Order: sequence, then C-alpha cells, then structure tokens
Amino acid sequence: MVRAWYMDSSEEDQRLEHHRDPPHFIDLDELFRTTGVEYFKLNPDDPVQDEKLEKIKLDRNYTYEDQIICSKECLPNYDEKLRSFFTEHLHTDEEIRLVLEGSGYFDVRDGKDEWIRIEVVRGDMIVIPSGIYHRFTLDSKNFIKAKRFFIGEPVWTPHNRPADNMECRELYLQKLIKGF
Ligand SMILES: CSCCC(=O)/C(O)=C/O
Ligand SMILES: [Fe+2]
Repeated sequence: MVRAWYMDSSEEDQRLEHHRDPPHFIDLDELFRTTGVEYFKLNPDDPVQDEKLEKIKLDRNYTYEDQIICSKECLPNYDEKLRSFFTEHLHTDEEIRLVLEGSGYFDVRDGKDEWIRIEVVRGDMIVIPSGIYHRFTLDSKNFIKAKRFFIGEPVWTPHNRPADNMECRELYLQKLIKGF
C-alpha cells in the first residue's frame, strides 16, 4: 500500500520522511480529492509486464515513454538535477512515473498549500495532474529507476531532458555489494 502523509515544516535533510507529530497519513481517496493525484499499483515483481499497464497506456493515450535513473553515478549533473527536481514547480503536462527500482518521494501541495509527501517504491505508478505544484526527492537510499510516460513526445527542457545510462545499474549494484 502506498503511503502518503502531511509533512512537517522542518528544514532538515529533504531525504528524511518529515512526518508531523503525531503523524498524519492520508489514504488514496483523500489524496485524489485534495490534489487530483492518481495512483496505480502494478505488479512489483515485474511492473512493466503487468497487463494493467497496457490498458492504462491505451486508455490515456500515453504514446511516448523513456526511463530515468537518478543516482550519483547515472544522472549527469546529479546535484543540479536533483536541486531542480526538488524546487517547487508545475508543468503544463501531467507527470507520469512508474517506479521500476529503488524509491523516492513526490511532494504535492493540497488545496490549502500544505505539502503532502507520497512515498513511491517498485510497482508504484503515479500521475501528478498538470498545473499543480510539486517536487521530487530521492530518499536516503539515493537511487530510483523509473519509467516516464507522455502523451506524444514532450517538448524537451533542461528539467525533463533524458539522460539514461544502463551501465550505471552495474555501478550501483557493485556499490551496494561493497557497502558504498
Ligand atoms: C522518479 S522521476 C524523477 C523526477 C522527475 O522526473 C521530475 O520531472 C520531477 O518533477
Ligand atoms: Fe515535475
């Protein structure tokens, strides 16, 4: 089950969970009602082969897709890119992501401008509607690999330009084995 919660206002490390005291979780219905964010659970063993994915793509006309890996080894201009992802922003298109490996947090503003943090892990597909303020951060494991879906090829900007390098996965796994 995907977890989503209202964030505290501390300036501590963005990669921490940032729960309020006491924690204030919200369920998927409330998340959708307050932000318009949609969530689909795909098979975590093999999200890409899950037949639900083909149906979602067809129903919503997601005709263009690519992959992104966010890790120090794989993402050129890593620090700058992550700063850009974590800077509050909005798009004229939906932001559609399916997590293939790793994990991270999407933060979205509710109707009262409060931040809600959504934890995403392998098999989680999230659709952030156009026009709502959001941001993304890695968690303390510092790795996520995700598919990105678009309705037609997007207009490329410095923010969304792809920079994939599959060899990075090997580097990451080696680091995991050696314990960084
Ligand atoms: C897990 S995808 C990385 C974040 C991203 O692609 C984006 O556009 C954030 O706004
Ligand atoms: Fe975005």
